[in-house]
Amino acid sequence: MQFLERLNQAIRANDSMLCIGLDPDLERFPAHLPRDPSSILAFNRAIIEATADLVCAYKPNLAFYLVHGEAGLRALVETRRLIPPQIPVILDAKAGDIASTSAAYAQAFFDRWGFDAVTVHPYLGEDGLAPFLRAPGRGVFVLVKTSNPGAGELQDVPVRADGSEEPLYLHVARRVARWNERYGSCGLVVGATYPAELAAVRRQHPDLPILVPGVGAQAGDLEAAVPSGLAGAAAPIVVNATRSVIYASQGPDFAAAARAAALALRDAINRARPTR
Ligand SMILES: O=c1ccn([C@@H]2O[C@H](COP(=O)(O)O)[C@@H](O)[C@H]2O)c(=O)[nH]1
Repeated sequence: MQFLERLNQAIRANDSMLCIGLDPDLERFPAHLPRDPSSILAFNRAIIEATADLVCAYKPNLAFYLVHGEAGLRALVETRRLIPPQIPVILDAKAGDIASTSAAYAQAFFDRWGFDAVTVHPYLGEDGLAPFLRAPGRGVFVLVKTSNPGAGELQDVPVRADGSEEPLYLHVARRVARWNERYGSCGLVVGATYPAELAAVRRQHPDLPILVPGVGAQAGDLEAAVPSGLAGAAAPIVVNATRSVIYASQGPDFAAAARAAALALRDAINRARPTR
């Protein structure tokens, strides 16, 4: 089954376009857990058990596991195994290299670790991403307009192509749509912090799923982002929130607090959807 089909099934099953990020930060862990990588799995397990009926995906960010070396990687792999099989897991790796190196990444992320989708950057072009793009049944979310304050430094630079001028992020999105015609596995990443740009991407590409990080801790405007990402869309958005959900409380009630935050966010996303 294609990744997009599985994502749509999870959205329907939980009536949710919410993705929870799993970025373990020991400094922000509940006070009763040891500040040690051995706590990561217990923390993630509690968050997953408290929220699995509220999400359409989870998104662990590779950096937060790599920082703990072998223990961190073990926690990442075991976390992936904990997640119910009907919920897609997107590994946020922002990968992309020459083809032979990308092939090794794709083998590790998809075949060895069993992630359903990955984030990549487009800088090396199609041949650098092909090992991810052609992996059967997997999804590939390509960075288009990122959520950070400096996103525009490169992504808004005007480029001339095919006789007209447009910002680089729209040009990248157009390229991704072309790759999708070939491979059928593509999605886009556009930050909730840029709702106008999200609307522009969506107008051009109604058929591509869009991963939308930046609500919560980064203060992206959910009420603006959701309609921007869904107006006229035939494919979903996946709204990611990490710190605002998983660190909603540092007390022993952290999992219940994460559930309450996730429920409120799922419902807020649903209220902002232009059509149901
Ligand atoms: O443009 C992007 C791409 C990826 N991210 C990642 O998403 C989460 C966001 O965490 P919050 O705590 O909800 O801010 C994190 O893993 C980022 O690396 C992004 O924020 N923006």
